[in-house]
Amino acid sequence: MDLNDQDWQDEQRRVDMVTGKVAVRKKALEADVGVVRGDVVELRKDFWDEVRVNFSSSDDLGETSTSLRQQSQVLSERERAHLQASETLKKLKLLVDSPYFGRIDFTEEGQPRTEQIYLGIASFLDDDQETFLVYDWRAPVSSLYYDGAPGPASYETPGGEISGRMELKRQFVIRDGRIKVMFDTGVTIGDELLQQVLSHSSDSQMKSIVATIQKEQNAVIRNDKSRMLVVQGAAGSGKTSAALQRVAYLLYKYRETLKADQVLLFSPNPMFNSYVSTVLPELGEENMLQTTFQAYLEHRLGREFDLEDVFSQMEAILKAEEGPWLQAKRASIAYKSSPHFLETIQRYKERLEHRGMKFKPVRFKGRLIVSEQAMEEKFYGFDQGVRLANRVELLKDWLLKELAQFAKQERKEPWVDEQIQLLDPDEYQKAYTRMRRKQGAKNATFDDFELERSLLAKMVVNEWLKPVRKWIKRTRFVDVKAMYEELFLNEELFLEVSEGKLPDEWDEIGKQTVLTIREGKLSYEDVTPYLYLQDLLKGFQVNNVIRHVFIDEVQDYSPFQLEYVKRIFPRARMTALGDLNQGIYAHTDVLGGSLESLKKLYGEEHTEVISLTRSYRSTHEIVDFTRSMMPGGESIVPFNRHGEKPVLRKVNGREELHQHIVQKIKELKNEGYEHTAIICKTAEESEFVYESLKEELPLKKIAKTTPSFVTGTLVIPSYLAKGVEFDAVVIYDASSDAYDRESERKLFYTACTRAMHQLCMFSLGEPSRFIRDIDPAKYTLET
Ligand SMILES: Nc1ncnc2c1ncn2[C@@H]1O[C@H](COP(=O)(O)OP(=O)(O)OP(=O)(O)O)[C@@H](O)[C@H]1O
Repeated sequence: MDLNDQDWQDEQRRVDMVTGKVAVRKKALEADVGVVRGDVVELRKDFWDEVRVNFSSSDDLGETSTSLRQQSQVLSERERAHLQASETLKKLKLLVDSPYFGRIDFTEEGQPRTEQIYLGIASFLDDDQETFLVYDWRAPVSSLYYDGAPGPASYETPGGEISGRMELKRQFVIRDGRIKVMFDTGVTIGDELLQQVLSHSSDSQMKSIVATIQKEQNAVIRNDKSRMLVVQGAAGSGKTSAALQRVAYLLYKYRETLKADQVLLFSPNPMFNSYVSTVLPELGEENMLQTTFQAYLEHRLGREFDLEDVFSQMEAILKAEEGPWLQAKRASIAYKSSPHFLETIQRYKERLEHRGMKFKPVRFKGRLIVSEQAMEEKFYGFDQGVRLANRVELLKDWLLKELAQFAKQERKEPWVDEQIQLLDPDEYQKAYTRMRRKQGAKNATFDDFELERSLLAKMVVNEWLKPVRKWIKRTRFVDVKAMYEELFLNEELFLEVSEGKLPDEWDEIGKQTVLTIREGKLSYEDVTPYLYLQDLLKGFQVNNVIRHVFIDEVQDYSPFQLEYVKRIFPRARMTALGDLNQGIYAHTDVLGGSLESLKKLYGEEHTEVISLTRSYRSTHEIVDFTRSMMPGGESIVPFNRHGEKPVLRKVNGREELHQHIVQKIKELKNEGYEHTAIICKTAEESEFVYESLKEELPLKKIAKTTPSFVTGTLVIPSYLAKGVEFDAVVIYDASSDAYDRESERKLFYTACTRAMHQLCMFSLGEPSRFIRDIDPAKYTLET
């Protein structure tokens, strides 16, 4: 709908009026507060390290909740100071350049007046403190803008539904206080603005989509009824974007009760944390906490085992030749990630309630204090009605008493006298002070030899027994390792607890599992089941502070892992975002063609599923090409932004390949594409490409340990490119040698769908069947 000059002048006048008022208020506030900067970001660097969670005893329980409370208190105190001082200012700074992006005119039923509602990233009241010059995009009335079309319309408020008529819907792009773009629009958010936004170049940071949120995305953002929200969406459909907007929405709606540090996002890799870290600040909000599942696993078991991470597992599988090892590995991963194994472990735990618990003896200086048999006897002597984890607690208390008994006896031993002689003056002084404190000052002297010896002996023995006490307190006497091993060593036991279902390749799986554990390692597929067993025996370590857990790339999680996350955050709601087509890991059968596992997690009645089918990232041509690779891909709807068709070039040798790639990257740069990626299959290939081309191109190598994304030309392994995007993607080698196994289809798809504007594939020899099977009209074959 065309707008005339008068409309432009009127709207610009209003913009001038609003920005003028914002500027005045900003200036006044600046003078008041200065800029307060907290060290909140520092504090949040490692979520798991900051919060000690231990629930193995009532003491620990107290300690844990104190630790949690203290940690969250420290955070919230500093944040409060930080927020109060700078929050308003931050918002005003954002508003002064671009006060709003939308307008709706709405006549409420029964009201004579039509209200003009302007939407921006924060509310701004006129000097009367009553009139909204700008409404926050998250205010109830704002949902009209995202959901409704001119005509009859309604929106939800806490007080009920408000109906009326939308007379007008207008969009703006305002920069530096000037209206750059303005038009009236029909159904939802006009495609014109989206066209503009999407045709921009990418960089190393994700952007907020607040001005162009689509109706179905708005449903994701504002959904707050269900315990579990599952968002299944095509590559580039805005799952991550919507999730971040949703965090901002929740922080606004529940601002009295929900703080940013009660929201936790599980990212696919550490780099992703940095990629999304600017979105919330762009919206004037504090960032939520971010972590990776691997960081959690390391936090829990990293001291005990050398843990394989998902990337090393992927690398090993991608590089392996077809053969017995790979076959067994695949079977092992598939089985250990399955709900059946989860149930098997649960049944194993039920069996352990009656028999089979394994303990490590309590020893001191090579001498036995309590044998494993004595522990077993004691353990199964406790009331069988008491929960297993509580019986472990009871056993712990008993062991501590036994240890105290032992300590008493031990004080008489000659080695203690030897140690007393060796005490240095400091330690001696410490003992003396302690004695004075204990006995009261008046008759406390060290003249009494007997008393002195007994006190010093007590101190020495206590000191020497400290590690044993700690070991008991941490319930290390429960031999989880032996019990997990037993499951794989003892076929009869396995058959019993698995209800007679041995997995494929059972012998090899069992052998490999035990071998790896005995080397002090845990394969990625074993880590969560192992933890699950451990926690079933010792009690789960829960975090009651977090109220919202977001899991991005949920298709990369096994049922085990999801069950885990659910259990450790019992007070949290979950938002899970995923794409079946991008399940690249061997264990990712979670969505496995259906959403059943996810729906079961909290029960169907508590679960809502929203599907996003429109893909925004890539041009129509790229989406049309990539969706042809996936069964059911027709349901992915490309956004109507056009560009060049994907390009395929077949080359005969590596030298030729490298020449073409260098030339292509230079061409792309000349065309204005700054943020490009050469996507390799593995880290090994990535390393090779980087070393081969680094003299000729300014390349940046991305590895799993790279902490943050950067702009420029990146060389990156396929599986690390998850979730991110580039102006142009160069697939280093799309040949049938590189991508042929069915299990690699999703990996190839994921790599190709990272491209926004251009996709170039090189093939050393015959192209992969994933390309050959596509209608040649959908790409250009360069010769
Ligand atoms: N409503 C929107 N307005 C503007 N841009 C959008 C919108 N929705 C998505 N986009 C853009 O599309 C691109 C893809 O979004 P995002 O990364 O959130 O998708 P995704 O579904 O998480 O993708 P993937 O699963 O492939 O990682 C981003 O550049 C994002 O800014």
